[in-house]
Amino acid sequence: MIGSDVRMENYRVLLADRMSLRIRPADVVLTRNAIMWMEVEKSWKPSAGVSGTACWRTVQVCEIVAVRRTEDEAQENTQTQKPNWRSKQHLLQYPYSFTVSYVKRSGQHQWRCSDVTFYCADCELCDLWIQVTNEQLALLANRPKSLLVYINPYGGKRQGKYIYEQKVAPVFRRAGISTDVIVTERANHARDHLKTEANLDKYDGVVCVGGDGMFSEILHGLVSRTQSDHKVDQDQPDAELVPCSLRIGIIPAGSTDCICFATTGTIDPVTSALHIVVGDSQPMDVCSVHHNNGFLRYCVSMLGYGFYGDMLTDSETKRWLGPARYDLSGIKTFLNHNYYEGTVSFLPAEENLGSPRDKLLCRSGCLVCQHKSAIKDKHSETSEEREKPGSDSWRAICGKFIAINAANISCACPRSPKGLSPSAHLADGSTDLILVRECSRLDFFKHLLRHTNKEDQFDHSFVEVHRVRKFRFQPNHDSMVILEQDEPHKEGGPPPLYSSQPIPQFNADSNWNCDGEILPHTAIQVSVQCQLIRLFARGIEEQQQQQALLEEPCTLLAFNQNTDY
Ligand SMILES: CCCCCCCCCCCCC/C=C/[C@@H](O)[C@H](CO)NC(=O)CCCCCCCCCCCCCCC
Ligand SMILES: Nc1ncnc2c1ncn2[C@@H]1O[C@H](COP(=O)(O)OP(=O)(O)OP(=O)(O)O)[C@@H](O)[C@H]1O
Ligand SMILES: [Ca+2]
Repeated sequence: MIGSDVRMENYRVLLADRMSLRIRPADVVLTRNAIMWMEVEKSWKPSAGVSGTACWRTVQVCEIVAVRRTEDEAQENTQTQKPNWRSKQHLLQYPYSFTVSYVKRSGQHQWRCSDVTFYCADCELCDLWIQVTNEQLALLANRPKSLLVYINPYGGKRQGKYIYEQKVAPVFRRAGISTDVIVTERANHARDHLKTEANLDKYDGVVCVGGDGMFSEILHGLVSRTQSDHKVDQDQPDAELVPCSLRIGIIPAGSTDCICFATTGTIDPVTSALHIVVGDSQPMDVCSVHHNNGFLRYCVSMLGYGFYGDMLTDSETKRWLGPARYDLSGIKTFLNHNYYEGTVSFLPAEENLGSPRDKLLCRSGCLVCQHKSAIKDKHSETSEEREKPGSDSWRAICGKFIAINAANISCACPRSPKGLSPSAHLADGSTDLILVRECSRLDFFKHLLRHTNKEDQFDHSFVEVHRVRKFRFQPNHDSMVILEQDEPHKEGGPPPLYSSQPIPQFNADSNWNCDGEILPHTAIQVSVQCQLIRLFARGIEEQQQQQALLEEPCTLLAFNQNTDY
């Protein structure tokens, strides 16, 4: 029975009805890929009274969280829920039980951990089911067993610790995942620990509890550590970076949580925990940002100059306001209506990557990203030549801009459900460069409004968008005046990347907002590093994909009220 093609079937196992604790016989089948059992869906019609439809429920083995003995739980339930006499009799007759915890989709991309309990009369049979199901789970090699978790207690609404302890840790415990948890004590604690101290051999992944800023710390720690372990010099803009072997999980507890939203379709800690448990893997592009051939930062979501740079600079003085700081600073920045002069030059992406204006959304199993993954290693000398700045392939645009945004992913988030560039891809090796030229306040308002609705945000004469592999920005410095700068940056020393000093205020330059952090330079070179990292995620599931997996039951037989089951 337990051969290579595992199939346990035709056992009449009792199924507990969680609400009424009525117990009824049910067929349960375990195959190599799925566990299936028959359930009864009840309905009531005035003409026919209560009727029921028996149907098969199916859970893929890869979406089972855990399986365990449940006698104790069942006894507790019996005491608290006062079962009817028939249930009591059944429990005496079928005292052995096991519970399967599994992923249940509850709409809007949210996942929940649901339980189903099976009862039987035979202790050995019960143990056999647990053993075989566990053997099936053990074959799933991509599931993490040990995780390093960093919690930012001050991100978003300061709920990080509570969210982890109450909602996430119980799911990890149930799945038998061991964790080492570090609550950060200062900004960059997680980054520095990952970069130099952490013994990463012990872990199958790193989890951050916080917002995009906290994710950025983990990203910098892991990518820098990987490069230094492989002796790759990050300061070289053309260096071939080594992809990180550990996956990153994001438990959303920040203000924007755009990376979590754009990779799972929701910002829900339990959903994220379950994506980690089942061992999902989503490759992601990372932009490397340099200034004068010196490394500045990595970016995964948005690089924004002008509107989003000014908004962020202003919001940093209002951190105490929590997520609302962005709205207040957004309105203030909108009213200021500044524009900035400069030259943007860029290397367009290959045509087969589509265009930011097509309607091909990046969804779970995206073919564009998969194709990129397949051809990633075939980088030829001719393409290297083509990529050098100054070659014919590069284009330059000079002008006055209200905003220059590079959306590496859609940047969808609750504030903007489709994001800044709805068709951007997570792992195609390109970023969508959106140039918003000088325009009236009303026109800019119309453009911003389109971040929040279904209209084409690029369908304005003052907006243009390009899918690019690299770009550079050079501000027009002629009219630059520095209003305030505490300490000039010392030549030869490291740039003040994570400075706690006040950000210099220019009246002719904006700042770059890089995943929610302010860059210390305005002239930058950006290069997309294709699929440099992997997240515990699978991309946003299509509505149809979700529907198919919402355990759509298939009807087998119908019964009426009097049927004894
Ligand atoms: C007319 C309504 C316009 C609403 C426009 C909403 C646009 C929302 C676009 C969100 C794009 C998120 C991109 C991701 C950026 C993250 O890497 C970064 C780090 O977390 N977050 C931010 O920079 C934080 C970004 C937060 C942006 C909030 C901007 C709010 C703007 C409000 C402007 C109102 C004008 C109304 C005038 C009467
Ligand atoms: N213990 C700590 N004390 C102070 N700052 C911290 C600590 N741990 C992390 N940080 C910093 O807090 C900043 C913000 O954190 P986080 O991203 O979690 O929340 P957020 O800014 O509210 O959300 P979002 O980035 O989604 O807008 C990060 O840049 C991170 O470096
Ligand atoms: Ca991309």
